[in-house]
Parts: sequence; structure tokens; C-alpha cells
Amino acid sequence: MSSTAYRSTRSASADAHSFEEVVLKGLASDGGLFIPSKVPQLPADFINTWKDLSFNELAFNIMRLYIESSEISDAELKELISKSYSTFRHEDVTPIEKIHDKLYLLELFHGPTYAFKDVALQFVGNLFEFFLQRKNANLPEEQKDKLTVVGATSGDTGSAAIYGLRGKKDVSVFILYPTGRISDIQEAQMTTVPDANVHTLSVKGTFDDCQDIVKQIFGDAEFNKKFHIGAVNSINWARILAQQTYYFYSYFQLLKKSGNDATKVRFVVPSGNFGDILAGYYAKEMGLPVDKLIIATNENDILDRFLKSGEYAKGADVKATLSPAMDILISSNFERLLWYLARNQTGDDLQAGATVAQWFADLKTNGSFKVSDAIIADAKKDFDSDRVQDEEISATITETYQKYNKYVLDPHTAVGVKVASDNIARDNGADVTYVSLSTAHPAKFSDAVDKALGGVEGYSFEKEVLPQELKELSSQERRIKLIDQADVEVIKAAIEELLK
Ligand SMILES: Cc1ncc(COP(=O)(O)O)c(C=O)c1O
Ligand SMILES: N[C@@H](CCOP(=O)(O)O)C(=O)O
Repeated sequence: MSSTAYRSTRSASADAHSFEEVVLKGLASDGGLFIPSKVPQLPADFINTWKDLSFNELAFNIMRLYIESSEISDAELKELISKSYSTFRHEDVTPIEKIHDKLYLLELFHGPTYAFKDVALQFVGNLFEFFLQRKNANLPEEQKDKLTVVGATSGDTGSAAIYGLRGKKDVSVFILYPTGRISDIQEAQMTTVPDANVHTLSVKGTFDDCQDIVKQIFGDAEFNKKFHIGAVNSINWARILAQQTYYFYSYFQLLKKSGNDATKVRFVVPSGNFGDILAGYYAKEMGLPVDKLIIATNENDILDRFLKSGEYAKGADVKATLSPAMDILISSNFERLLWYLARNQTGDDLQAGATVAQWFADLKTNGSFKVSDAIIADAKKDFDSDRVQDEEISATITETYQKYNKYVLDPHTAVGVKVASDNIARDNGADVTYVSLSTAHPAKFSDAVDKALGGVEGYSFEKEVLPQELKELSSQERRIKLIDQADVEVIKAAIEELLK
């Protein structure tokens, strides 16, 4: 049975949206995020019937539970999935790598831009194209629906969105990134793409400024009506949906690799905007036997502070860390989890919407809100958290390289590995296996990797880490448009101008 009625996290009234509407709108008009109010449940014998499926077959089975076949037929969904993952370099799409008996890495960086975002954004790009082609079939050019995708990035979403959408018919994409706060390779990936439908805006400010501007643009009814704004950030439900597959796939891979020995499985997820780990929450809620989901943050630790104190507080300034893609003050996707936590208290969807709307109004006016002890206790049934400092990131990269066959971690993955290792030490030999998500290829973050490994004898970034494809980017011409004011009106004007 599929779970097809989507609603907004901030709606206090009966609210039902189709999958297509949710994907094309991105953000609800009340500022909330779309969610399936009922999480579908797995078939009772899913372990036996699903454990030997390929990545694509699993993706189909999972997505089928969330998308009505009257919206996308079986054949169409299979075709979308197969097209999306044909661009990956690894036959398993997202393989797992054993580090030691208790720790596995889930490698999510085998897609076109070497980051976990490709798993969702290759699919989202094809989905946009599918819906638009269907809508626009047989319409004269001037009546065709055109989508203007506007996204904010701290480096990885932008490149993955651009590679997912470049050259797509009837879609233009605008990516805002904070000037000087992304790595050189990330900027090269985004700005060397020559397709006419791709635009990048380098904004003087932080990622949170960019994310805020994007949300303001979604809230601007007139602009939205004129340009049909679409979302590629994880506020778009399709991102979260597509990311669920690798929790299932890695669970089954782990069962095989460990000879069915992995009884308690915990996923550790380097987290910023809370999209990646939220996909794991849905997998767990559907019935995947995950013991815990562990949020690993860098020093921008709003999520870790929340789980420890119950207060969701923006904090002071964002800190520039060695894991820049996670330098985020407000985790926009956390709102989805908050809705389920609020609903668990009363069982009432409408009441949950009113509660979440109030929390976010408080966040806007006071910079924080606090939830009850009961809600925190509920969150802790599924989640645990920890924060990692820059020195620990460097030490983890060095230690992993030296101890585990020269395996090179990217700094975000190192945040997860550090948290997993601390948990393993605390478990004191207990039978728990950790799968830590490897969210980017180390080549994307040469500064952090070189800082950790530069002094290690025999190490060479060029020879051991940098793929030829990324090496070639450095000599390509970049198109950089600087925006020296993090201001929504300035950005809107730039978008209008470029669309002309
Ligand atoms: C490499 C990398 N790791 C981790 C994260 C955090 O993921 P999320 O924002 O889904 O929590 C990001 C950015 O989102 C990222 O680019
Ligand atoms: N770390 C992200 C920030 C945007 O997050 P998203 O997952 O909501 O798109 C990035 O790399 O851009």
C-alpha cells in the first residue's frame, strides 16, 4: 500500500497533496515542509524477499510505497531509477567498505559529483524532467510550464543539482553559495558547467544567508507565480525519499558481509541540514531494524545541543570548520522530525501542525524554542548525538590512513568516524555494528586532507586521492557571478536578469 497523502509540517487543517505537487512545489505555501503523514510499513517478510535485490530494485520497492502508481507507473518509475543510477561509477551504486569488525563505511560518493547528494539529485533531475515533459506534451512553446529551480549550497548540493539538471528541457537552475566558504573543487564543479540553463551566484555571506534567501523566494507568491520556483535542497521531499534506499541496501550488504552476524546496527551520519539522517529515520519508521541513528555534528552543533537540552537555538555566528558543507546554524530539515515528535504526543496531525508552526514562529522572533522532556525522551529512542572539533577531524583522518590500509577519509566522513569510534569504545565489546556514512570523496576537500596527511611519509594527494576527472576541472574556465549583498531583492533581480 502506498502512502500518498502529503501535508505541510505547519498546517493546522486537513491537507492532502499529491507526490507531483510536492516535488514541483518544493516548499508548502505556509512555509512548512511536505511530509507523508503516514509512514508506510514494510512487508512482513521484507528481509527475505528484499535482501538479494539490486540497488535499483530496492529503490523501486521503497519509492513505490510512497508514490501512487496512478501518478507514475511501474514502468516509468523503473526507467527513472535506472536512468538516475546509470551515471554512477560503482556497480553497487553505494557500496560498503569494512574498516574493522565493528565499523563499516557506506560510500556514497560514487556519483557524478563525488558526494552523497548525487544519489538523490540524479533522481530529482530526471523526475523534474519527467513531470514537465508530461505536463508540456502537445502544448505550444509559449504555454509550456517552465521551472526555475533555486537552491542554496554549502558546496555539495549545488554541484549535484547542477549535474542533475544541466541541459534539462524547461528547467533553469540558480545556485547560491557563500563566497569563499566552499572548497576550490566544489566551486570549479559548479562554475565550469557550460550549459545555458545553469547559473551560479556567489553570495557575500554564509550558507544560512543563502538558505534564508531561498526560503524567502519560496514565500514570495508573486515571484513564485511568475517563475514557478522549484527546490533542490533537502526541503524537497523527493531528496529524502531517494536517500532512503541506501539505508536498506547497506543493511542487506552488511548482513551478507558479516555472515548475518550484525545483530544491532547503528548508523552514524555526519549532519548539517538533517536531510541525510532523516532518510534513515523514515527507513527505521518503516520497519528497518536499526538500533539507533547517531547524529554527528561539527562545531556548528545545533542538533547535538537540541538532543542534550531540548532547546533548538540558533546560536551565535557560524564557525568556519574543516567540514564546511556542515557549517550550518539552522538545520532546515529538522522540522520534519519535529512534526512526527509533536504528533507522537497527541496522535493528531492538525495539532502537530499548529505546534510546529508555533515553534518556528518562536524561532523567528526569539532565535530559539524549547520542547518538553517527553519529546526529547521520544527523540532519544531513535537518535543519539555527538559533536566533533576540527583537531579531532584531522586526527581521525591521520589515524584511519595509518591504521587501515591508507584509507583516506574526507573531513565530513571523519566527523562520523570519530563519533562511531567513540561509541565503539564506550560499548566496551558489546555486539553492535556501526555503519558510518561516507558523504563525500576526499578529493573535494584537499585543504583538510592535506592538513591531516601532509606530514605522513609517502602520502601524495595527487597520486592517491585526486581522480583524473577532478584534476581536469582546474584548467577549465569558470563563470562566476559575484553578488556582494546577501539580500533577497538583489538575488531576485539577478535571477530575472539572467532569465531574460
Ligand atoms: C559532504 C557532506 N557531508 C554531510 C553533509 C550533511 O548532510 P545533511 O545536510 O543532509 O545533514 C553535507 C551537506 O549537506 C555534505 O555535503
Ligand atoms: N551541505 C549542503 C547544504 C544544503 O543542504 P541540503 O541537503 O538541504 O541541500 C550542501 O552541500 O550544499
